[in-house]
Amino acid sequence: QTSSKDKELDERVQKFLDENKRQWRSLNVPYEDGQVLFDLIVNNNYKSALEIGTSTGHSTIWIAWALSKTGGKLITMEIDDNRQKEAKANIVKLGLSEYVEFRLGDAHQMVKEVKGPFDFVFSDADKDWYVQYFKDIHPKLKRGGRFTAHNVLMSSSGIREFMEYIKNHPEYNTSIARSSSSGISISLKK
Ligand SMILES: C[S@@+](CC[C@H](N)C(=O)[O-])C[C@H]1O[C@@H](n2cnc3c(N)ncnc32)[C@H](O)[C@@H]1O
Repeated sequence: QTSSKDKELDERVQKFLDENKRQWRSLNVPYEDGQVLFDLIVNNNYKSALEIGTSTGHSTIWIAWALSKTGGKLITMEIDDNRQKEAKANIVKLGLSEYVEFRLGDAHQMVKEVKGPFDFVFSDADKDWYVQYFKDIHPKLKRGGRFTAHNVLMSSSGIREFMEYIKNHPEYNTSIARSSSSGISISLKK
């Protein structure tokens, strides 16, 4: 049953996402990709999420909104202070703060140190490090959880190496969502 508080939150977030659909300028995911992340979390009732690469928070909003429905929590990591400030302001304005913990610093180190377990991970920072992020997360990802990564249709050596690695990993089933031309890999841990 949806309370009037939940309804208000839904209306506020949906309005913000719709109005700002074409306004994101800091390497943010397209709207359609945010929707994919939202659906994965809600449909699978995921509750412990990690995002690598917050930027100004477009995907963070989608993930946090989904977690407001499952009663979960997101840790999101960003190296750029100004982008993180903007992301924080967006999350506060939308009333999603209780679902997000922001971490500022180099994710190369923070991902190694973060305490799991997670059931949903979204990787969207430096592409050359995608394989290493995955290797560091793998032991902290629950079975039935999903590791997702953005821009996998992009042609770069880091992406190629990551896709080769994950497609051949015996413990994961990987598909690609083509909601936008960027592509999101979705790897289910068996
Ligand atoms: C593609 S953007 C993320 C977009 C964001 N997911 C969204 O949809 O709004 C990638 C972000 O990763 C950050 N980044 C790059 N390397 C990083 C690192 N080593 N540690 C933490 N953040 C990093 C960049 O500063 C940038 O803001």
